[in-house]
Amino acid sequence: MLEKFDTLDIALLSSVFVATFGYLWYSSQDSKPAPKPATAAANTPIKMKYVSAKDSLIEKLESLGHERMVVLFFGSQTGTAEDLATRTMKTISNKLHIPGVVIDTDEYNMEELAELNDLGKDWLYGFFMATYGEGEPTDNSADFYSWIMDGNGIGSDKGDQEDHMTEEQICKGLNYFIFGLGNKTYEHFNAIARRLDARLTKLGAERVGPRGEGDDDDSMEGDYLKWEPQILSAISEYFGVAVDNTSQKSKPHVPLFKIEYVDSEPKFKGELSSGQPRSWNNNVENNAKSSYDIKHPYYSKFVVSEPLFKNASDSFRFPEHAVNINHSKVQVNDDHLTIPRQCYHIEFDLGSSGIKYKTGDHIGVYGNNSVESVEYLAKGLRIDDLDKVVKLAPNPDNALSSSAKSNLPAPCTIRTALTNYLDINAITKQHHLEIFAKYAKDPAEKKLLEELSDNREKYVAEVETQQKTLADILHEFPSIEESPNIVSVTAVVVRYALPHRHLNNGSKKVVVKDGLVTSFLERIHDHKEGKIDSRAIPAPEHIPNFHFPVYIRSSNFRLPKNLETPVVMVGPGTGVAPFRGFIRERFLHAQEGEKVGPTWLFYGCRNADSDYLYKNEFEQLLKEAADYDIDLKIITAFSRDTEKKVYVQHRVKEHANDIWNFLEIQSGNFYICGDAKNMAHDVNKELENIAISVGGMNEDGSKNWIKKLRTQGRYLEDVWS
Ligand SMILES: Cc1cc2nc3c(=O)[nH]c(=O)nc-3n(C[C@H](O)[C@H](O)[C@H](O)COP(=O)(O)O)c2cc1C
Repeated sequence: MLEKFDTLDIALLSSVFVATFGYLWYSSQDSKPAPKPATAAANTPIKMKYVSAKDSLIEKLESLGHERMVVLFFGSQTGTAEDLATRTMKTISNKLHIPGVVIDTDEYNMEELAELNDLGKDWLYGFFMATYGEGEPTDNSADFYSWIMDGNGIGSDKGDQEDHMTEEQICKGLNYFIFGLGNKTYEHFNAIARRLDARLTKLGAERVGPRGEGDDDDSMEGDYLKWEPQILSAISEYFGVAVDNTSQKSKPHVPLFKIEYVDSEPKFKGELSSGQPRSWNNNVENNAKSSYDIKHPYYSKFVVSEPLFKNASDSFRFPEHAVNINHSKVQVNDDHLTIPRQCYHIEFDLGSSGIKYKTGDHIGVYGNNSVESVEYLAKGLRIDDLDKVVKLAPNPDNALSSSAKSNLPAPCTIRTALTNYLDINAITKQHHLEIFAKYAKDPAEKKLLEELSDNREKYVAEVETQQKTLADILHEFPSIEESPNIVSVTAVVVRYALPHRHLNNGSKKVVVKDGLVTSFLERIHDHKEGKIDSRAIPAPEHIPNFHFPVYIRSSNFRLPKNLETPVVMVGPGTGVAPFRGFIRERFLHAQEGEKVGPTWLFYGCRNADSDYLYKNEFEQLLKEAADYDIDLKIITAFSRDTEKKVYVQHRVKEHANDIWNFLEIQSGNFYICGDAKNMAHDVNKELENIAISVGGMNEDGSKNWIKKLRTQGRYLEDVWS
């Protein structure tokens, strides 16, 4: 198979660099001051020339040599927006025959947007922007967003204040289209794309076609597929070209990149850094303290890991399937599986990195793929030498090759690429199946793959719902002779079982799915405990044992500055993590003799005995609270200890009077951390009920009251779904 890659010049993997990562919270007792947020000055001069160290956007675009093209910018945290921008570029190239380029908003000086129109080119701009946190931009678009909002960054456009950018309409003459990526379970749905759209219009730019809005809670793919034909038709009208609707099926697939085998030592051995590999020693010695970020993580020492659950497990019954699973964490008994539930307390040492953080910030941790999953994929790809050194080169046969930029740190071995740089466990996307179909030699397999790529319902039932990965598809359709070319990002953090249907012969098997980063952290823990050997966590050879790439992402989830302000926190399950930090920080102040206001935590889990996180620590703090005159309360809800399920929102209701008193009378803060879809929504509803029952408000009044708390920064959420 490997030779076939050589002779057919097929790219194994292409454009989407995927360092998978998980967000955890960094909460610590001795929190240090955070760096001042980087916001532009209020009266940012217009048309600043090359103020940043970033490369010139104009030089980059001019170097491509196209009088007419689409330029697609992305703001992406976990790769979806980048993936969609790349996909749109390819579709525009295939169907409108107009070249394009995808630009990371962090890599070029975006302030040159204001000068693009002066160049007199026929260029159209596209924005693919994801929203995070409480309506915040992604890390890679934060600088651009802050600049274009004229320092306002978060929040809506400027009101009536002086605004030179608007007065001069610095984007006049630019035409753009925009697709937002978000999730409806969040309060600020697609806030970044909406605000950027309004701002660009205000700055004189004109939108082409409708704004697309993807909802991850429902179907990002479905929303994109609805938008794509609309935007294609708008772009075709804009450029005055016809849409080429001839089927792509009969056309051969021409990958953007091709693999080149390199006859040298690998340069990258698993380090996560763009450009040059960062050696661990350099990190410390060159004192590049401020330069750690998502693209240049710090190799932090993994110092402590402790299991927090006692005897917790989930059971899965699959009576109709034979169960033959070989997974070290799973027990099989006749017709059901038992999967232990575990949650680890983990500490990373930031050492001499100089990285600053505050309680409530996030820590991003990069994981890597397990040896088993790498070998399973290699088998599907029929690669027998994973240690060959490769790099990706633009494929001259693809019309977009001049703008293709490989994000794969290379040269590296195939093993390193599959282990450290690509998320090989993501669900196969529908449009990838169309590419697979082109390579399937068996007519029946080809037909089935074509059906799956054409028929959304069939795809959802047979691939998406069953969470089939690239490797699963390759194993199931052995006649696929080449590999697909996109793998995208995900960071699942659970372990569960589900039945997996083999499409071809109708047989079924049960598969156990492991969350990527959490299972990686578990492997480290198991290795430290001596349960597994070091081959399970391959690391670059010059990075000392137990040093892993991390970075800090600043958040707005902060304790009030005034220590006496009451804080009410709702954080069931792992949502408790930032509140452990909050409580410890308030406790420290109290121990130093300062007056600290009421500090109440609503915590929930299944059972008091099995999955109550930090139980001993909280009990100890509660005992000591009286000594330091701090009103610390931990109000628990154990959903499975009683016949009737009790959740945190029920406890919130029971304490309605106190909560009203803290929030309304004493101007306290309210925090929610954890599941966005059900818990945060139900707690929000309960708070509305409190405003009605205790505060005497009507329904509209209660909603406005919460809105007011939000705008005052006193109702803060750090939630996810
Ligand atoms: C921690 C977290 C916070 C999020 N906050 C929001 C939000 O406030 N509003 C929203 O519309 N979507 C929110 N989302 C959804 C993302 O925007 C969505 O999943 C998007 O597809 C991510 O794109 P990316 O992979 O390019 O980063 C959030 C997702 C996560 C994981």
